[in-house]
Amino acid sequence: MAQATSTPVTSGKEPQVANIAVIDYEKLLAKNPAEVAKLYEACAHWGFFYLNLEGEQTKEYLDNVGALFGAAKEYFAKPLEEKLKDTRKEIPVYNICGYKPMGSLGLDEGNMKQKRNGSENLRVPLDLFYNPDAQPDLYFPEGMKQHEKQFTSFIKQSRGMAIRVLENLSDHLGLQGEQRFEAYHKSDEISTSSAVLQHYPRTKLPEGTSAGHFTHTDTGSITVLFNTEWGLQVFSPETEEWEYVPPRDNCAIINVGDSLKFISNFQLKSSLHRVVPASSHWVSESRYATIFFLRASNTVRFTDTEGVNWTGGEWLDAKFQNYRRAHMDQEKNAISTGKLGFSGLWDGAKDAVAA
Ligand SMILES: O=C(O)CCC(=O)C(=O)O
Ligand SMILES: [Fe+2]
Repeated sequence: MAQATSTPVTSGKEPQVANIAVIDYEKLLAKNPAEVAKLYEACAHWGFFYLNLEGEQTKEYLDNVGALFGAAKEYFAKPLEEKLKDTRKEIPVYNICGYKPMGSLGLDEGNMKQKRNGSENLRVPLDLFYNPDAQPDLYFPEGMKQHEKQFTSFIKQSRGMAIRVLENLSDHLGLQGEQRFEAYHKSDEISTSSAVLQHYPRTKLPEGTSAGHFTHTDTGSITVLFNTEWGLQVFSPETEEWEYVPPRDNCAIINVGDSLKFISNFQLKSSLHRVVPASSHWVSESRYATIFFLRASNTVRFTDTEGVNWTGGEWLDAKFQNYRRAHMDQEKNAISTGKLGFSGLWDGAKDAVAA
């Protein structure tokens, strides 16, 4: 492994922070009309918001998220050979199951020109708990076995939270029966929903790798995200500039993904985002993210930005395959970023001046 090629960029000027809403989860549970309207506005405009989880009901959940950050720290500190035992590249469930290395071993392009992705991650699919018999290939990663209970509880509770968000959006739009958003995400239907622990080293990356995460819109419907440091940027629908979404105490960062954008006939936004090492607020050697992706059932059908019709399962495959293509080839379609001809690469030198 080569030594660090990237160092964090610091400057005296405060970086731009995205002006996204803070939505109160207890008020959503109570179906407070003003809060539900605020939720809809946030999803229709930014596709990103903070979900405030302060309160007795969610205390245990937040403690469990904290425990998973501890588990991530332990797991990713293991030698690469050890972690690779949790990788089964040869089977299709590789996309949602097990360990994914970074750099050239990890397949994905990065957030800079001709660089590979700078995060390693560990994935656990929801169907391991909801539909295990239908997919015998799924497995819980051996190296994370001692934290299986925490994972299970994170997946089940995050799913519940994401479904509550969908229910409130459906109510706001007056959707009925099978048209309601939650009907596209039934727990007994197979999907690629999964939990992911991400690790982003700031330095000492493999050669040809850029720190952070490539520019993308999320594949699924609702993402429930927690992270430990600044680095996440969203492409502002107001200014068309990259703005930071910093972590916020006791809050999840929630964003709308592609399948919900498509299912909602483009009323809801799947915002473009990436992770970059530019902010002086990313200070530790390692940044972590604990994430749950709620994705539409594999058989659900929808039409993308370019008018192509997909099933939920096909869309994930197309998207993940596209991330592996050279940036100039990714720009030939709108699959990765939702924008034809735009891969939203980070230009470290330019952004250092602007930050
Ligand atoms: O690490 C983060 O803050 C965001 C990660 C992300 O966007 C993803 O894994 O889809
Ligand atoms: Fe994402």
